[in-house]
Amino acid sequence: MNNVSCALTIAGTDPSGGAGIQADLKTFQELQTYGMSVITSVVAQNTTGVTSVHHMPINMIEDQLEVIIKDMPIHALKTGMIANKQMMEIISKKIEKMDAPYVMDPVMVATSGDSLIDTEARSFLREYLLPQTALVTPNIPEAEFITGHSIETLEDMKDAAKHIVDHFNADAALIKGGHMKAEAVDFLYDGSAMHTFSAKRINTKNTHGTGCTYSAAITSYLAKGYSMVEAVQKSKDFVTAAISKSFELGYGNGPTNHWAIRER
Ligand SMILES: Nc1ncnc2c1ncn2[C@@H]1O[C@H](COP(=O)(O)OP(=O)(O)O)[C@@H](O)[C@H]1O
Ligand SMILES: Cc1ncc(COP(=O)(O)O)c(N)n1
Repeated sequence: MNNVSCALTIAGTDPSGGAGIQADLKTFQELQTYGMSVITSVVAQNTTGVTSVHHMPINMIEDQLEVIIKDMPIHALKTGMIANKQMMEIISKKIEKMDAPYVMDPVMVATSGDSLIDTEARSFLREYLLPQTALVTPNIPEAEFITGHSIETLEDMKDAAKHIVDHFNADAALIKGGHMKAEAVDFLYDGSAMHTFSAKRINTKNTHGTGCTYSAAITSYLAKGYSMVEAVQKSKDFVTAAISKSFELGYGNGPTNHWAIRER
């Protein structure tokens, strides 16, 4: 009987290693979970921006999901970049077959400012995928899009978390405060209570992939059987440490995941 926790990421790629599938798998491995991955889009990008994108044919996404569902245990899963409605439809159908907590990182725009999802998909995400989530982890711009409300204050962040759970039927919503000016504070609403996760803001440009790393860490801890609040707290500590020890790589917003080449 294997006692390994298995985590699945369904996302796009980042050849520079800082975000997407690459960041997710590095995070799964660092947190001792067995990582599996389904690629939705191949993205030519680095720390300065996106050059081009190739979307996987829908049947290729379906086949990648099916071969995992048929053969491997899935203890928790996350989605990252899902570029269009057709992808979301097939992914939503397959998630229904997985009896595992689903973390949605509603990736819409890269830190570089490049859009990673089309407008139709943004709306479809709210109707079809959100109600399936154990947790959705929008940053401020993504939360503003999902709720249709502007977010200027910490109270606005809490209202947005509650709105997403109450109106879009996500089990829980974690609004990430990286885009705010003050402390790096995030709010989790789980349907009954509001939880605050705060850290000192680190003065760095190396924030490429912070959201991917954070949601992948939460997925790992859920796969290991931690409660949602425990998983978020441990992941907050993990992503804060990753940012604080990040390497100066790339000419743009450097990658967060410092452990990729840490001496063992
Ligand atoms: N400069 C920073 N210092 C400390 N924590 C940060 C910083 N920037 C982002 N974070 C934290 O990193 C996590 C990811 O948030 P964010 O960067 O907003 O996500 P995204 O990559 O989706 O935009 C959150 O916990 C946020 O508070
Ligand atoms: C394939 C993919 N997924 C997610 C992100 C978001 O990462 P970030 O917001 O840090 O640029 C990205 N740049 N590329």
